[in-house]
Amino acid sequence: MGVKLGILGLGTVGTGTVQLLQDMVGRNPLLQEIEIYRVGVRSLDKIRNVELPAQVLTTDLAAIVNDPAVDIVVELMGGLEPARSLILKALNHGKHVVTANKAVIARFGAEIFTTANQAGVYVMLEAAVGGGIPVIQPLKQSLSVNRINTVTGIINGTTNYILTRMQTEGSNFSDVLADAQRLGYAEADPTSDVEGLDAADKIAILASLGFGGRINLEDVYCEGIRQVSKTDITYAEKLGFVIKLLAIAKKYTDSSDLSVRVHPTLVPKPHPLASINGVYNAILVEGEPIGQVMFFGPGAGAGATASAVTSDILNLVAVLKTSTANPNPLFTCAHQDYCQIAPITELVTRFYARFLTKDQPGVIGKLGTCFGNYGVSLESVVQTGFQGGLAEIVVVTHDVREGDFRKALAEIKNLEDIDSIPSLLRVL
Ligand SMILES: NC(=O)c1ccc[n+]([C@@H]2O[C@H](COP(=O)([O-])OP(=O)(O)OC[C@H]3O[C@@H](n4cnc5c(N)ncnc54)[C@H](OP(=O)(O)O)[C@@H]3O)[C@@H](O)[C@H]2O)c1
Ligand SMILES: N[C@@H](CCO)C(=O)O
Ligand code: NA
Repeated sequence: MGVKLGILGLGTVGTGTVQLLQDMVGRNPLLQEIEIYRVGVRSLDKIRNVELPAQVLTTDLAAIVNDPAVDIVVELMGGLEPARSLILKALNHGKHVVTANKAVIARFGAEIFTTANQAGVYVMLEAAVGGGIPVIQPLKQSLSVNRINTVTGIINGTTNYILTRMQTEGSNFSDVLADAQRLGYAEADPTSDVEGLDAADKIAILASLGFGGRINLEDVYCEGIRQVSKTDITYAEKLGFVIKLLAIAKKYTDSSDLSVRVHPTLVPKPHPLASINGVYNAILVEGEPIGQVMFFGPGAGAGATASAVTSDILNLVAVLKTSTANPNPLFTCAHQDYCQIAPITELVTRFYARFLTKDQPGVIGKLGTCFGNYGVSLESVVQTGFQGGLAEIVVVTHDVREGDFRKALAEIKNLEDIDSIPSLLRVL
């Protein structure tokens, strides 16, 4: 008897997954055990890029997760509801679940994994982070004997694609976003990509796996890329950096607290993450004793994501074929305690800031004095441009506590000579 799949969603990822499953030659022979039994969609009238028997497609998704014949539910619909309820129903009916839905896992992971553990089934989510890049299973298995110190990632394909084209072609933000949507990289609502929320969901998942505890999504500091301008990209370039949306989870050396954050960051050009361009993602994991290991590959798109989804399905087929009495602890997620996440004001980092000031003598000195009052030391100060009669001054600081830097900025904002501070970015 074959293993019966109930797939929820036949959009970019669902279509890619069905295409992969319908084209088995040269792939793992275990795939031949799989039957696409039901596929749930919103509309039966839409033209699809795959052919499926008429009785397979349905708009009754609840019937799929309740159907005793379905062995594995593959949730590829996205969004919070009804995805969350359908996943929970599937688990409660004793079905394994594969999902690409980082939004649901980052918010309802505790509820979902507890339900799965109680039901004695697995929830697999390789596609949820880094698209096609194997990173979930390596963190759960191959690297799990390490003490992880830091996970630093470019984990949103859409924003990396946008920033890369803004940098290399000087393209306009909204044109490039439209291309990312057309290519199937962006979320149904691309705000979650652009505002950094998708990356925040993903780093919460990676931090949970890397540091062995639950993560409260509200504790993850998050800034998106809307504030990144062509001007900043040009200044960063001159100073030897590229701007990337980084997601970082790092253990403080002197406490058990974590820093978990997403923000545009100036990355030094020689750093391995600086050369990750377009829709590619990379996740740099640092641990003891392994040192540094980096995972690189396509972070979004139909085929790449289908590869991750189908590898999860294949793992479950193997489980179903070898039925064990006790669950495999390397497949489950049983964290009970929450990780303690430090507030962003405690972060120690370098900053890039761009000021528009009156073009008067002594402005740079006044800036330096304010920074000095709060122990902020400057690595470089550049004054090259003018904008609308205002002088443009760019500073890069040495490492500073974010709280102290913000106090200095509050004082600087009150200086008569300062018109505005259009950009404030962290430097890796
Ligand atoms: N796109 C990527 O590159 C990528 C990569 C990694 C992970 N993901 C994740 O994969 C999931 C799917 O993404 P996608 O890009 O494939 O989305 P998509 O193209 O928007 O497809 C969503 C599919 O789900 C169906 N659907 C949505 N809500 C439904 C509802 N309430 N009832 C019935 N059917 C419903 C839609 O049906 P209709 O076709 O009838 O409208 C559609 O087939 C998301 O969680 C996303 O975050 C995407
Ligand atoms: N919208 C997501 C899809 C992959 O998770 C991205 O651009 O990375
Ligand atoms: Na992945």
